Amino acid sequence: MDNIKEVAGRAPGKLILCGEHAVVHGSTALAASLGLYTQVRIQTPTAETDPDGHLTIDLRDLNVLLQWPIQRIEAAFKPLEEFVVDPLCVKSCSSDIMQCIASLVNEEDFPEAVFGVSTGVSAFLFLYISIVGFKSATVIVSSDLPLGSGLGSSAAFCVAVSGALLALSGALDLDALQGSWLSLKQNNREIVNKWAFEGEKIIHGRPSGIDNTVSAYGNMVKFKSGHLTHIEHIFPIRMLITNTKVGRNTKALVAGVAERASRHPKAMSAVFDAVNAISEEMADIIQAPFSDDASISAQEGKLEELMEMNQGLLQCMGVCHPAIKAVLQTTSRFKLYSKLTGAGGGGCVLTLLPKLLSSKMIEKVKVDLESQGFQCFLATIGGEGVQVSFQCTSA
Ligand SMILES: Nc1ncnc2c1ncn2[C@@H]1O[C@H](COP(=O)(O)OP(=O)(O)OP(=O)(O)O)[C@@H](O)[C@H]1O
Ligand SMILES: C[C@@](O)(CCO)CC(=O)[O-]
Ligand SMILES: [Mg+2]
Repeated sequence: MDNIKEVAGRAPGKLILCGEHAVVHGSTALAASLGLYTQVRIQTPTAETDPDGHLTIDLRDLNVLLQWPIQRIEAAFKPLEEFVVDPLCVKSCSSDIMQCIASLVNEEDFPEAVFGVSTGVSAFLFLYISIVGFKSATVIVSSDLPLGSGLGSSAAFCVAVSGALLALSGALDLDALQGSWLSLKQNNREIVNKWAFEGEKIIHGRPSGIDNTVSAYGNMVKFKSGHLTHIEHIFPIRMLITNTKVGRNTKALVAGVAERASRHPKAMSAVFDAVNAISEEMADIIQAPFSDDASISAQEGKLEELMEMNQGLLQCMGVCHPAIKAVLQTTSRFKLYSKLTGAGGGGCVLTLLPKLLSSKMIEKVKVDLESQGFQCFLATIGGEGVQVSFQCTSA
């Protein structure tokens, strides 16, 4: 019989092409996975390597290393009369469970610069204890994504953690091939996605579910009120991503939009309806057949206009930032169209790069943006969703 020595999960970040924030209020949004991944490796110790039993989490991107004796975790959960560990029974983090988790997280002294990390650690502990229980492990997390920048780092984290934990628990139906990345069957993606959503709730407060869904399933999705439609993405889309490097927090921005909606319910509902129409039209354009460069240019022209309209409505929601405006102004000087992506308030901006735009011109735009202190990159759109891998030892 083989013993699992190391399990890994990886999940991509995402771009929201249209509909962020409005999607939380029931509008359609459109998102695509990004070729940038968060990886989670889980190593299970033996009685010799960790005789007393510990849970260690090493968050490489944040330079944060945390460790709890398993007995301490069990003691923290003792006040709960009934805590069920069951990978197949997805549950929400109740306020009682959150209190137990907070007693563990509050013991840690996070550096001020990584304050937002406590919600990520809480989400991790909730998923870990719910899926595998009070067992020892060392968990190493690293990501290609900039954290807290609108590219879905929280969702990629929750999806990769859920995928790796479910694989470790034996709950996934896998044809295990050691060492290689395995794609998941549809029913397995579904359970990974459900757990990841529960983690996202801890980080985002009130997530729509679009970020974890596109990270779990990959490719391009249309999303409305919790329902996913896969988009046949044949239309060639190139996006320049510009990171303003202005830090922000999705939970606070989502809460801010909800407050504005409760102050101005009629006006904001009209804004959300307009976003819905823009997302639906964008999805139709992306799926429409095209024949030659002229028809591609015509479709790109429509996408640009819709991006501009969506950006205007995001401004109405109050999630813009002077750094985002600086990127918009710069790219419009090159006759290019941009919009913020993700929660806004800083973070990343997308710029559509028309098919016929020369690489020389793209370089010029990048140089201009980078001279203002922004960071630009091109990334592939619409790749694989969550994957897992195993390393085993023979007992
Ligand atoms: N690699 C990681 N290591 C540790 N924590 C992470 C990691 N990735 C994400 N997180 C958690 O997610 C939080 C950032 O999530 P947040 O939702 O604010 O931004 P985002 O997901 O990058 O952007 P958006 O939600 O707009 O797409 C971090 O503060 C941390 O708690
Ligand atoms: C701002 C938001 O719409 C997208 C963040 O990537 C929040 C969500 O949908 O959960
Ligand atoms: Mg997020």
